[in-house]
Amino acid sequence: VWRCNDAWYCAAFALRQRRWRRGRHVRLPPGHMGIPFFGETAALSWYFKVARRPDGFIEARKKRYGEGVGMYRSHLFGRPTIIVCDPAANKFVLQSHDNFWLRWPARDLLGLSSMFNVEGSMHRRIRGYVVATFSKPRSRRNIARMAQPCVVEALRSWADKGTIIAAKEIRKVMFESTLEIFISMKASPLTEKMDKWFVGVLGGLTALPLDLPGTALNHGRKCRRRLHAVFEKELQKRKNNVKWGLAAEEDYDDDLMSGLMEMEDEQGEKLSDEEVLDNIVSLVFGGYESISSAVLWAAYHLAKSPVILAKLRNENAAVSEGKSSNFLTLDDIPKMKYTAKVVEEAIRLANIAPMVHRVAYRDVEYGGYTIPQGWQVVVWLRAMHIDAKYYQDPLIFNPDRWNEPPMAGTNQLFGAGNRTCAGNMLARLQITIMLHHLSLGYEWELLNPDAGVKYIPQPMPVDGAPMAFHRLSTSTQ
Ligand code: HEM
Repeated sequence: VWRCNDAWYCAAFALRQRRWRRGRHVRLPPGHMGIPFFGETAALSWYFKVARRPDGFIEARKKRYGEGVGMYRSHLFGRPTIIVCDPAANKFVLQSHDNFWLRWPARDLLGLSSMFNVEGSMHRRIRGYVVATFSKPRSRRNIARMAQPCVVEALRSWADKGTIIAAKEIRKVMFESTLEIFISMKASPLTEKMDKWFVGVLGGLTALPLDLPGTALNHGRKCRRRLHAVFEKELQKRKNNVKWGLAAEEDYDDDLMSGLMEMEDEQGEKLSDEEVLDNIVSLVFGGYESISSAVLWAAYHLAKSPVILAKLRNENAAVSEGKSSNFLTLDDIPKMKYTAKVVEEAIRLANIAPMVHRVAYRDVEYGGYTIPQGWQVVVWLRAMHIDAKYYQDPLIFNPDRWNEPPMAGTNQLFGAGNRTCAGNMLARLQITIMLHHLSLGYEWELLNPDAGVKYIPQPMPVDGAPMAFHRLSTSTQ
């Protein structure tokens, strides 16, 4: 069955090409299609979940078929797939916007008019609104102002507890501060439910395409509808307030939902309600998991690297010197050069965005192989960021490596091309804020520094990184 399945795909490809290309020699990249329907998904899961060596999946292919141009055929998540895992090939796919489109397996989970789901001029239009909203100095100032009270309060409560499960606490505070920034929503039992619903959506996105009662996809769709209802209620409340000239219950003027609702393009056009909602849901979704993971890994590596932590503390203390409050302002950020390197290094070493997906819109040739139309393309970003060819001693946490820019094309932490992370500025800002308050006011110690790492849905220590957490004796927090 295993051999026949691969042969079947190769024969179907060859027949189709012969008809269209009149004898021109074209071929699929090396690799194997695995067993029918399930393909090699089980092998991939095994490397991620059991062996806990995610790049082992790629290494096995390199060993078996050679490095070549860094492309392999496979069958993953229910679809024929080309895996791309070389800086140049990755860049080729991510920058060939006309050839490769983004297709999430269950598009409705993120919202059909979400930036993640639209292409071409529609994508440019919506991305324009989102990026403009994020980059307005007023928005950035407000993000810094709105995120900090939440963070400061959470850190105090951790110190009161004395011991924390870092993954759980960091995720909670990053979710709360993200909701605060996006829709001025304060922590409540509802926000706890929303966190669970986002987890359900994530489960649906990575599940097999089976929508039956009890499946992850079915559950994900239910969670998506519940989230949509919460955000829709909030949006309607704001619209009614404007319509009837009512004073708002909360001061939400400066949050990102208002920014998106008000933003106009050059023709004076605004986003529709559905576009605002789909994008808010997917931005919160895209944002908080990744930021939580980056903060967790920064705290983890800093706990193991006292010299780096001391340098970070010195810089952050210098920034706060002479100020009446420890709150960061936007003007402080450019001065925090070492902190910026710590942020970058934490994101690199944790490999927060391990891979991204595309679909070939037409047959595309690269390096003597054809990526067939309609096939899924998995761009494997993670291996490059921990490859000794591009990053010296790649598994060492060393913020100083960012004193020099990495080799051209080998930094794809936030992707490449027209879909480069739209929230990278927001991510860096939120992580910087967290590190500022952590390093200035607290000390922490890993209680199980040798715990293994799990990689799904985000890389994190298996035990969630329990830590002893205390206020510094010099703290003014
Ligand atoms: C450390 C944190 C983060 C990392 C490593 C990261 C990484 C990435 C990567 C690799 C992509 C490219 C996806 C692709 O090419 O298909 C991406 C896209 C995106 N990210 Fe992030 N991201 C982070 C945080 C955030 C945050 C905080 C937000 C927003 C709140 C965000 C919003 C987005 C959006 C909207 C896109 C899609 C852009 C488009 O399609 O035009 N990300 N991110």
